[in-house]
Amino acid sequence: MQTVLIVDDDASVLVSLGLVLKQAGYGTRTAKSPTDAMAVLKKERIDLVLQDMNFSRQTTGNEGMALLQEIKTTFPAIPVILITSWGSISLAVSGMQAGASDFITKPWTNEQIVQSVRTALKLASVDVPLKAFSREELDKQYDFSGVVGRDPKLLQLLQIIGRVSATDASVLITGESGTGKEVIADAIHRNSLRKNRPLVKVNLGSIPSTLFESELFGHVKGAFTDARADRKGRFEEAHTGTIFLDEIGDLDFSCQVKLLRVLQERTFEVVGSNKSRNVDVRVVSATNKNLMDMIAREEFREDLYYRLNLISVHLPALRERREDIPLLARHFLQMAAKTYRRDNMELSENALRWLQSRTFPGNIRELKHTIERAVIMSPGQVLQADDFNLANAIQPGTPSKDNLPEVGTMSLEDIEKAMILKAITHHAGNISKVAESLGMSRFALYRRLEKFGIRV
Ligand SMILES: Nc1ncnc2c1ncn2[C@@H]1O[C@H](COP(=O)(O)OP(=O)(O)OP(=O)(O)O)[C@@H](O)[C@H]1O
Repeated sequence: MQTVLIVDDDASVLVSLGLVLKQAGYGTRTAKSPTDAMAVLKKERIDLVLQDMNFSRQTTGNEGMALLQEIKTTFPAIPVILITSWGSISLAVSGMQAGASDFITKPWTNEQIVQSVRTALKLASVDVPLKAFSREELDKQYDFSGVVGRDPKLLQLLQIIGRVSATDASVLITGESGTGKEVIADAIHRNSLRKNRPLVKVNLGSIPSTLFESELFGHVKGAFTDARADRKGRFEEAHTGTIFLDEIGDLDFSCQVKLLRVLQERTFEVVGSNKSRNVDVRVVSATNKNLMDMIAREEFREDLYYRLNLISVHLPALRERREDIPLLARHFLQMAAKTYRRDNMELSENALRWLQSRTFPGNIRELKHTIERAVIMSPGQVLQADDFNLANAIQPGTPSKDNLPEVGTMSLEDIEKAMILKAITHHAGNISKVAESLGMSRFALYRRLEKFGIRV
């Protein structure tokens, strides 16, 4: 049985917390002061400390901080959960910086206490040094289908994900756009105990702040002019499952505090009703912004940051894992070939070299689109570096208002060839249709095919 040491100078708190934890299956010890707490820790095997921040009459939290620091120095492996009052969030933040595993604000609910203790103990049990596992070994233990790659950085990240998925710890996923943050969020849910429950994805960047509460917490009919019927919020939809908060760095300050409340108290109010609802969700969030910088500029709340990232993982940019480009490229080629009904497509050596030499600012998403475009536009079965050059040069969104490639990047002949290739793919090699769509005779088309060395 795991044992929790509860430290508080209020005897009634010791009794009530002791009861809650006993009912949840934990052994408990109690201490009324930091001195008593250290004495117990030195004598007995304690698996977790749950401590208040204020003792005697002091309300500064200094005594609590000193105790936390002493525990972390003497027993670094023992997780510590702090109990703070709602108003002293900055204290909780300092505590997290000093190594606390989590913080609970007063007044707490029993579920909150038990969930926090359970998560911290589980995390402590998986906090063993990472080994260099191969992809095959990881696949035997976890379900990482849909996550292509075997770069050591990715494997290490998958190992962490595998271990923490089964806990209810909040996970913050960072990384540039297109590096696969959503793919990792899916993997966390799929490997968690909540896998058969809902996974609700919310793109916070696309929700105007005026609609934030109604979108996340729902509303009752008549709550505001457009509320013609009751509507469930995203948190309610995610109840007992996982909520994925994408683009968390795009949330404005006023919404951040509303989000903090629900994450902290695990309750929310539906807009237009005054009843609180309890919610049991695992929170996974993602951003391509640097939240630490945003905190320094006072654009992101530090207390929310610590709520979101009991665990944080950073996805490497594709240019930092070039070894994975061939694997990913073949994976996307297969997908595109299936979608566009192009059997037995392959990538030539020079195409792979070309792809590996790119910087891909748009990361894996850009690689995927690059392959897709080449499949659409190239008539041959084996994709060559040239096919990518052409496909890339006339991609939509090339920085030019008229959607034409930048001047100097393509000659008129290049464009002519690319357009012919595109039309051939579009009409599945039907020469009459190709000629017609390009506004030329079949004869004129054949002459150009010969000139450009295109075989149909
Ligand atoms: N490891 C991977 N294996 C296979 N496909 C991947 C992998 N990582 C990403 N992808 C694919 O790349 C595309 C972009 O991935 P995803 O949407 O997860 O990125 P993101 O980091 O969440 O992007 P954004 O920051 O723009 O939201 C998706 O089509 C996804 O399926």
